[in-house]
Amino acid sequence: MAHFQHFIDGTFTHGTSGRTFPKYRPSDGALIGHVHEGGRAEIDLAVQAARAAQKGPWARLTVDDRSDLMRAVADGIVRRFDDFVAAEMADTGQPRSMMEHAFIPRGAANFRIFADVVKNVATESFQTPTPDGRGALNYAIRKPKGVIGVICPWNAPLLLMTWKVAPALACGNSVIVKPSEETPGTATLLGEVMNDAGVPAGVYNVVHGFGPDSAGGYLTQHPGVDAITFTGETRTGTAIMQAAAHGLRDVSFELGGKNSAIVFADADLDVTLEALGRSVFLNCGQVCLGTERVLVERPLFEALVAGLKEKAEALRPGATLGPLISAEHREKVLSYYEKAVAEGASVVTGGGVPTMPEELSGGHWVQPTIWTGLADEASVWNEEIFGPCCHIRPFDSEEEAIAVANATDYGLSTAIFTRDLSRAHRVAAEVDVGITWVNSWFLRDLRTPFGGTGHSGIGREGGVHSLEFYTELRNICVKL
Ligand SMILES: NC(=O)c1ccc[n+]([C@@H]2O[C@H](COP(=O)([O-])OP(=O)(O)OC[C@H]3O[C@@H](n4cnc5c(N)ncnc54)[C@H](O)[C@@H]3O)[C@@H](O)[C@H]2O)c1
Ligand SMILES: N/C(=C\C=C\C=O)C(=O)O
Repeated sequence: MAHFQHFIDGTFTHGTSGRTFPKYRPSDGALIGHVHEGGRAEIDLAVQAARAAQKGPWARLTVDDRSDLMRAVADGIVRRFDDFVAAEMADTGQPRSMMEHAFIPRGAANFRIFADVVKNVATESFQTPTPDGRGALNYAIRKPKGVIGVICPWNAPLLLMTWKVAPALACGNSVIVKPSEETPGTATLLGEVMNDAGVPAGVYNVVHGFGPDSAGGYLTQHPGVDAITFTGETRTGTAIMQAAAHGLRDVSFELGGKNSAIVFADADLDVTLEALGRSVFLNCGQVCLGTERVLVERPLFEALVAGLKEKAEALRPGATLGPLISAEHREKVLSYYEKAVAEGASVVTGGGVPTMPEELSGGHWVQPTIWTGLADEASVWNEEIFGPCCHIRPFDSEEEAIAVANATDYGLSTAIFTRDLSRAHRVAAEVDVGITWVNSWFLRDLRTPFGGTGHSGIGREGGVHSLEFYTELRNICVKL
């Protein structure tokens, strides 16, 4: 039975709350561990350690030193690759292949990219004319913000947490991570890697717990926290933004999405189906960038429905399709499966719970599901479900497709499939999202701006954009 401890000031600790909460394995519902719940006392201790680190050896390191340390952390993740795979599989129940080829390698990649970025991004300077003719020199420098609160979701725990921690540390900040209560494993394990890599105590801290009246809530309200970066549900973002307003602390938000794919009749069907097979069903549909709305130009509609049905029915729950994260989340997804039928959907495939072998019958399994025939007002077409499902809707013009794709408060990502690249560029510029893929999906260059518009987020992460959030840019003017 695992015991997930906090990691504060370089040491593992049960904390003082005396409370723990259970960790169940999503694939079979088995109790696999207890997680120590942190409260105000643990957050106070972590903030104390993080602030002290800002005045200790960490603050005296050069950018090159920090860059080298980020690489050492990346190497540490690779060295313990199997431990991270095992920890994340236990937490999420997702197939080993996805962990090994996608989610865990990104943990190391996230540290490596910011080891490079932090050394290679210049700041600006200006030669300023002055009335006396001798001029002045203006130049900018970057300084770390200080202590960053990092609050993460359960769907890609290591990837999403290190996507924030790596730039934060590369820029010289200290962090206090509050992992999701559903997935304590890899954030805790990273503490061991930080110690082994030589990251000074107090720079990386982990406090487990929940949101309101628990570690998460206290972290967002603590006056010793200089900024908060959060990935999670839009409504949680609203609550965190209100907490951050006290003390006027900066926020970076990666929130929910209701992403469309737009498939034109001239699209390469094989390319499209390969991408949609992942964007709808990867991680059991628990990917913020995933597709739950498929718009298809009418001549291709029947072929695409048939092709995606084949992709869905080729998935094997327990082998190539993992479970949902929790019983509660499965109830939410199944409620939408019922709503879809109540609102008049035709169920192309799925719509319920798969029959699982006895040993997995306690897991949070649902069938990959495809609907057609719903009106645009249907809840399934407008609300984020975060499961392995999509509704497919025909369209007859480019203008209609753009209007329907934009008819949502979210604005995270879209995927456009067409052989006509002039049209691809034109439509991409019109769909109001932060991230657009053309004839692809989830193809990532970590230097690019990542983030959503509207209810999908505030700010951008990736490359120099992360530096904008994790540093304070200061201008210095020198009279010559
Ligand atoms: N835009 C992105 O890049 C992105 C990436 C992954 C997931 N997501 C979104 O995340 C959601 C799924 O993740 P989730 O269910 O863990 O989200 P969630 O909002 O329920 O929880 C996220 C984290 O916030 C904490 N939390 C909850 N309430 C809080 C509060 N009031 N104060 C402080 N902390 C609080 C939780 O304990 C958890 O650690 C989906 O909506 C998905 O779209 C977005
Ligand atoms: N933030 C990223 C992925 C988000 C996945 C959402 O579930 C990334 O690829 O950097």
